[in-house]
Formats: sequence, C-alpha cells, structure tokens
Amino acid sequence: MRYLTAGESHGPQLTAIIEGLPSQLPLGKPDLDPWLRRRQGGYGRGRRMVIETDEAQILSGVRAGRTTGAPVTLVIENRDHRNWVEIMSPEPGGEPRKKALTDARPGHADLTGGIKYRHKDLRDVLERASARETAARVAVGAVALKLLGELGVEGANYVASLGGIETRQPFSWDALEAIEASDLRTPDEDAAARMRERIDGAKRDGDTLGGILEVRFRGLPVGLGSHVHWDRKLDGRIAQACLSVQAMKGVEIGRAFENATRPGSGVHDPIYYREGTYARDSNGAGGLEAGMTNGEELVVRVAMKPIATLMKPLPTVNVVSHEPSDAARERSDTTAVPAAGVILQCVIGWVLADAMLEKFGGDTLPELQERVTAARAYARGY
Ligand SMILES: Cc1cc2nc3c(=O)[nH]c(=O)nc-3n(C[C@H](O)[C@H](O)[C@H](O)COP(=O)(O)O)c2cc1C
Ligand SMILES: C=C(O[C@@H]1CC(C(=O)O)=C[C@@H](OP(=O)(O)O)[C@H]1O)C(=O)O
Repeated sequence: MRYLTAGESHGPQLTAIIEGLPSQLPLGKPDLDPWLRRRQGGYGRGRRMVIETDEAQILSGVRAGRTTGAPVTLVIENRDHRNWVEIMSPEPGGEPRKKALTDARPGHADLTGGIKYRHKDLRDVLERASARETAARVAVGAVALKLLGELGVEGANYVASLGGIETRQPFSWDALEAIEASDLRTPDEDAAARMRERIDGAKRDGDTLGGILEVRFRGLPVGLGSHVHWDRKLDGRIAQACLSVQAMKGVEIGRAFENATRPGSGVHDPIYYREGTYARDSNGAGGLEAGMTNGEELVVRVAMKPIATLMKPLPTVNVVSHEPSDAARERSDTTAVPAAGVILQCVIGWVLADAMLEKFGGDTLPELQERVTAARAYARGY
C-alpha cells in the first residue's frame, strides 16, 4: 500500500490518495471522522481548532460502504481558508505577498526551507511544514486502523508525560474509556490536573510544552516485518513513521532508554511453552525482536518537542534586512501533546496494516482474514 498527501495549512483543503487497499473493507465517514475529532482535541490547543471542524469526504474507491480495490481519495476542508483566500491565491500578483513572513522562527522549517527552496516569504515554507497536514495522515491512518480492526488488531494511545509531569498509572486496556474522556488523554486525573496547571502557566509566560506519547497495539500476528534486510525491519519502519510527524524527536520501542541502563537478565523476555503454545511473562522487547512482531503487545514511545512558536519570541534575524528581530508570532498551540498521540497511533497503524498486506497479500479482505487466521494457528502450534 502507499499514500500521498497534498495541501497547505491555509489552502482550500487537504487531499490524500491511498492505493493498494484490499476490496470488501467496510468503510465510511463514521470510521474516519471520530479520529479527526480526536486529533483536534486536547487541552492547550490554539484558536485554529475552534475554527476547524474536520470531517473527511470519501471521493473514490468506496461504493455502498465497501472498498472496491480502486484508489481511495480523501478530502478534508480547511474552514480557515476563507480568511486566507487572497494570501493563499495561486494567481500571480502583489496581493499574496501582503503578509510576507520574514522573521524566521527558530525550531521551524522557515530559515532552512527558505534557503533550500529560495523563498523570501517564509509562508511559502511554513504552509506545508505545518502540522495541519497531520489531519490528512490521520484520515489515512483511520483507514489502516479499520483494516487492522477487521484482522483482530486493536490500538491505543495515551499521554505518558507532558511538560515533565508523568502519568503514574501503568497503561491498562481497561483504562481506554478514561483516556478518551480526558482532555489530556491520560487516565491519571491527578496528573491531568497538574498538566492543566502547567499548560496554563506556560501560556501565561508566552511559552510552550512538549511531552512523551505511548502507543500500543495488541493482537498482532507473529512475523510482521523481517530480520533479513534493513529496510524491512519493522522497528526501523515504525521509527521512520513516528519521526516523520511534525515535532517528534525521539522514538523508543518498549522502555528502550531505561533498558539501556539494566543488565540483560532484567530486560530480555524468557520463553516458555505452556498449554500447547509459546508464552512470555514479560515484554521488555516491546513486541519486536529483530525487526519482527513477536506476538506480544507492541509498545512505542515517542518524544515530542515543545511547540516552536513562542508568544514570548526568541531572537532571530529578518531574512530580507538581515537585522536582528523577534521570531514571527502566529496564533499557535501552547501544547499539542494529546493530539500527537492520536496522530502517532494512526501513522503506526499505517505501517502495521502495510506490513500485514506484505506478509499475507490478498486482493480482498476475506482472503486476508483467512490467511491471518491460518498464520495465527500455525504460530500457536509451531
Ligand atoms: C498536532 C500538532 C500541532 C502543532 N501545532 C503547532 C503550532 O500551533 N505552532 C507551532 O509552532 N508548531 C506546531 N507544531 C509543530 C510544528 O509543526 C513543527 O515543530 C515544525 O513544523 C518543525 O518541524 P520539526 O519539529 O519536525 O522539526 C505542531 C505539531 C503537531 C504534531
Ligand atoms: C491547523 C492545525 O495545527 C496547526 C499547526 C501549526 C504548525 O505550525 O504546525 C500551527 C497552527 O496553525 P495556525 O497558524 O493556522 O493556527 C496550528 O493550529 C491542525 O492541527 O489542524
């Protein structure tokens, strides 16, 4: 499977095309829109999220609620575009340059993108660098999650820490409802209260916050990915997908950084054979060994940097005058850590769905389901 996204933050719409989906997958707006809504949520987001009410239109590849096997086109409107029509106009003319952005923001694509693509209006860079693009990736990921669901695979995401405040409760699948109900996507209400206070404080100070997200998947069959070649290793593919999300700067499988401080006896997971099948009592590996799923829960943790646009701006340089100046300030999020968990579940879901199709093939969902069922039975009895 593959997909492309197109669209600017303040252009008319975001577009995604997915190619390679099997036919007969039940698919409709109710599978996509809740994910788009989740991505928009979270305490600490800025005013843009009040303007947008994201929903996906399905423009091809689906008839009567099922995929046909043809490319699927998804479109998400940018409601804010109506306020940017002149500025975003593709027509030549002076008007679009009216609000040229020339004070490069540290931590953004502005300066490097300006040099690389030879733009002096840094809006030509920021419009595509913006994390608005993640709405398209969430719509695509929601399709992947739907496919995984049909194959018995379930995912979850939560905020493991925000601004240095940790969720203390260990993750549990029983806590999913509490995570969904929380504007900080944590089941730990005490931590959430302290996170809210910290976000309010950062906002007052013109500052921003980052955090750590944890994404889990259970029900994965043994052997997605492969140990035989670097670009087929699933851990590498997952890390690439995570780091490709705006502001994500670190990835670990399981508790990799903590494991690095321990002896091997306290990290690796002994293998047992019980009741006619293989079993482990621990999951230090986070569900992946040698680039392959091992049948245990997949655990991925990702570090998000603090938002780069500060209302108390950092020193920078004007790229036209070369004079010192303050970094450009645009309406901005104080933190987007809760939204990031949703995005990460979607992009990891894509990698997993793609790996499923790679291993099991199948032009249709029923073929895929039969093969996954057979592979599970084989692994149990191996
Ligand atoms: C959901 C989400 C929302 C974001 N919102 C903002 C924002 O409001 N302001 C901002 O400066 N950066 C925001 N970012 C981060 C920037 O897009 C990102 O830091 C920037 O494009 C530079 O890329 P890099 O951090 O991946 O190097 C957001 C990121 C995500 C994932
Ligand atoms: C629009 C979204 O996030 C945007 C991501 C973003 C950035 O620089 O990445 C900057 C802000 O955009 P604006 O300047 O229009 O307020 C965020 O709101 C979104 O998540 O849908």
